Amino acid sequence: HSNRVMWFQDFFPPNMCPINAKANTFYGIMFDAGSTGTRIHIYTFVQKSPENLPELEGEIFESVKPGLSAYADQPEKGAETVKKLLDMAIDAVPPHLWKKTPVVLKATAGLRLLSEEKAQALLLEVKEVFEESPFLVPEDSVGIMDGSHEGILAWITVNFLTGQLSGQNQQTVGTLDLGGASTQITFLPRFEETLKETPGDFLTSFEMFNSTYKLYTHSYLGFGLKAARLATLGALNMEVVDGQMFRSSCLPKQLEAEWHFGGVKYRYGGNKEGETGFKPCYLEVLKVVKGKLHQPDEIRGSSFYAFSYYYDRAADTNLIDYEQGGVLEVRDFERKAKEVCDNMERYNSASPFLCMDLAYITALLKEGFGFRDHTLLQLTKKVNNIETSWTLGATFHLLQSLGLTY
Ligand SMILES: O=c1ccn([C@@H]2O[C@H](COP(=O)(O)OP(=O)(O)O)[C@@H](O)[C@H]2O)c(=O)[nH]1
Ligand SMILES: [Ca+2]
Repeated sequence: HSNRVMWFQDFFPPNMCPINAKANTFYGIMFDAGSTGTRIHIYTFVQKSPENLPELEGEIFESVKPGLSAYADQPEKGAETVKKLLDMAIDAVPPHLWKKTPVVLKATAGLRLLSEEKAQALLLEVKEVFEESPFLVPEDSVGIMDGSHEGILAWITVNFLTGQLSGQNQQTVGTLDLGGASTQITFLPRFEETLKETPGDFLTSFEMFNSTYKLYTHSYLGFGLKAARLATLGALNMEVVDGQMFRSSCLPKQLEAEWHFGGVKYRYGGNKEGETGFKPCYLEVLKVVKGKLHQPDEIRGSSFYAFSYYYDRAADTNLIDYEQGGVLEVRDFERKAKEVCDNMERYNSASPFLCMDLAYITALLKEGFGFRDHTLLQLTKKVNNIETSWTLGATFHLLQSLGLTY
């Protein structure tokens, strides 16, 4: 597509040639249908010369809440939220490129937890919205993503954005994603020992940018932050009787409230008479993770990139700056959990779940994955102004499969 020689090219430096710039720009649209929200990522790429790999030039990002799974019984209404976001792409992508711009939606844990029938009804409505749009709709343009891909594609994104996938001296970093309903851990094992002691279904080979990576990755369904709240309350995967009350020592004593998740209404509250605070709370969240996750020895000493709810809760409690992110040790989450859980009255204005969330994050990192107190976590929302999300990795994969790049 870029072999055409234009007579005026000799008069302009390549990056200033206006027609050239246009001819070499292309777009990709990726929807993230998460359990707590739906997001659109519109990526712009520029291919400066046929020999070079295209460069990522920018991203337009928008999100809506709640996620598709909240529309389990109104699939048309769910698809409507996707249509609203897709209208942004109509404005962002120049009309002559609409037909060449692929649009894809991948759903994660929220839809994995719905019945097959309800999930398919939602995806069908979304597919119709896509078909009615002017964009390129590839085969399998809407679907539920495999959990192992979720981890790998986020790993690709972070390591691409931090420059670890190009050139020599690659020092890749592991990634931790904590969603609403599931959580992922992904890294490139460096020791033969790790490959030997890891269950086969935790290892996936993946080809990207002309390299093959054998990654350790796993998605734990039901271990996202919001699913963990239900598990801690003892309400996960339960037939909830109307009006049934779930209590926890991780909640403010006097609290009584309602909560909607995955289309179900839950009532929850604090231990009115009994104990509250970090100690009893930590025992509760420990039950949710203890012995349920694989603990690779290799990760104990290495540092990881962490995002999504790790980032949000760290920012909520001023462990990091909301815009800048920052570096933390695992024990910083524990220190903050103690502070919040033992002073719940003081943190009343924030979410009533703040203590439970911080205690769960601490337990997940230490007792779940087996990280050390001193393990470093790099908390990031954006790298070079691009969201750290699996969606960029998924877009590279999409463009590659369509033969649009690499
Ligand atoms: O582009 C995104 C997508 C998600 N999130 C975060 O991801 C978490 C929610 O996870 P999600 O709804 O994706 O749940 P999942 O389906 O992954 O379990 C929240 O902390 C969001 O702020 C984010 O920061 N940016
Ligand atoms: Ca997610």
